[in-house]
Amino acid sequence: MEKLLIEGGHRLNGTIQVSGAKNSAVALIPAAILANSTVTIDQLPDISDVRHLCELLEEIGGKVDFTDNVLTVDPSHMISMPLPNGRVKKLRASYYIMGAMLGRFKKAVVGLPGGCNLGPRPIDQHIKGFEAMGATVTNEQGAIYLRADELRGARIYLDVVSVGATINIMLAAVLAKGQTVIENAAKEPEIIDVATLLSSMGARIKGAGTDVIRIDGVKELHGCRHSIIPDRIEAGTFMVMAAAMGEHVIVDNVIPQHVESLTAKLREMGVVVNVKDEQIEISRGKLPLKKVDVKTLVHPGFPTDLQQPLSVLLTQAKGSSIVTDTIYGARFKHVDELRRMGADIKVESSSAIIDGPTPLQGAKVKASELRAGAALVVAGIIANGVTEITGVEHIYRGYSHLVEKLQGIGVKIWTEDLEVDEEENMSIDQL
Ligand SMILES: CC(=O)N[C@H]1[C@@H](OP(=O)(O)OP(=O)(O)OC[C@H]2O[C@@H](n3ccc(=O)[nH]c3=O)[C@H](O)[C@@H]2O)O[C@H](CO)[C@@H](O)[C@@H]1O
Ligand SMILES: C=C(OP(=O)(O)O)C(=O)O
Repeated sequence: MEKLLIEGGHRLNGTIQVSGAKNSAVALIPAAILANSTVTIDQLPDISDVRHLCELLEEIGGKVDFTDNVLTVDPSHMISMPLPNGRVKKLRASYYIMGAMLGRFKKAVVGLPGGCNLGPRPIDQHIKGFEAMGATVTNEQGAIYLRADELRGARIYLDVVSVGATINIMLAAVLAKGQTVIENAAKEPEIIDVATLLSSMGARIKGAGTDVIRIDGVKELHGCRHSIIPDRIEAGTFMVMAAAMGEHVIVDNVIPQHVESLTAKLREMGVVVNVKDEQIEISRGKLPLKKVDVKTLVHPGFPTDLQQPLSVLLTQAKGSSIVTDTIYGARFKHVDELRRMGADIKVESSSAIIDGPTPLQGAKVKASELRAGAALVVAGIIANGVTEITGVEHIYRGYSHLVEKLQGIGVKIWTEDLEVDEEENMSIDQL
């Protein structure tokens, strides 16, 4: 196990490359279960969530190769093997194996997923969708058992707008008999990406990216080649770093429309943001940063996954900023660690009140989940002195080659092995 060390306070310059989107990748890979021949996905990020899903597909008999960011999956010999424990708990998106297996085999046993601990993360809307299509779903000792004699299209209104439920229902519906309509569907770009892959496999899907998606079931899906969209959350994290310390940073391989809500907030703060076709250029500017209020919302609103990194930048803005998370009201695990570094932040209900500007000091801190970890990296880049971050396995779930990428724009970042007592602390935390 290793830790990250960052010597902060250095200005950043250069170009940083964005990888393929984690939240697309983790749905595209299970979608391959539905094909009858090889699916190839280009530009997948080299992150632990992707590697765990590849291993899960191998467990059920898939022939999988992941080399140089290209994944090939031959699903022809897969079987509906139960996956009650183990790797399914290492990531959130293992829940997509439920929809894909149910679609192909009409049965599945999959353990309840893991992923970031952001407070309660129910999957009742996924289950409601599967049941509406004729599946029987039971929860037995932490594993979900799904079975259907036949999956039939249904009209499903989501009570909460859910990315996971929208995609999972699409996965189950593409091979179902008849038409499925998902109302109040989520509209995130990753949903369009998954619909694009499924359509290339022969599925009939209309309306992905709007709040009503119509899926006409087909008898069979075939293999195809697909190129994933860039990761808007990774891009946004780099934009925040550049806004904090950038002289002239180019974030490359971005779909600018996907990060519009962040671009708008950075401009409001006084950051210079220049949007090109596939790149975003950022400089900190000479004037002090201005405070802004932020409320996370479903897409195209401000994404919850960027709330924590942006909060760190707000510690450097003049005045009192309020960040409210309407998606995950308890997503503030980064705050205690930021306080150790000198930040002035109070949490009240589902809001963080951030007073600035405050100088940040390097400290020993721990990442408790993925974006809390990303926030600490942003803090380390700003802080005076050296910041040591443990819990890096959370960060590696979503950021590929982070150290090399950040070194490329001038961040003084490196890894060291954990010392024995740090290893012991980490293992106690995992009990
Ligand atoms: C792998 C993946 O893509 N993860 C993303 C996905 O998570 P995930 O798909 O888990 O998040 P959802 O969009 O489903 O959750 C949105 C809200 O709906 C609630 N809810 C969700 C499902 C359900 O059945 N019942 C229910 O009440 C959740 O608790 C949450 O408050 O979208 C989140 C919201 O943009 C992001 O933070 C995650 O990065
Ligand atoms: C919450 C996140 O991931 P997951 O849903 O995979 O836990 C995230 O990507 O910020």
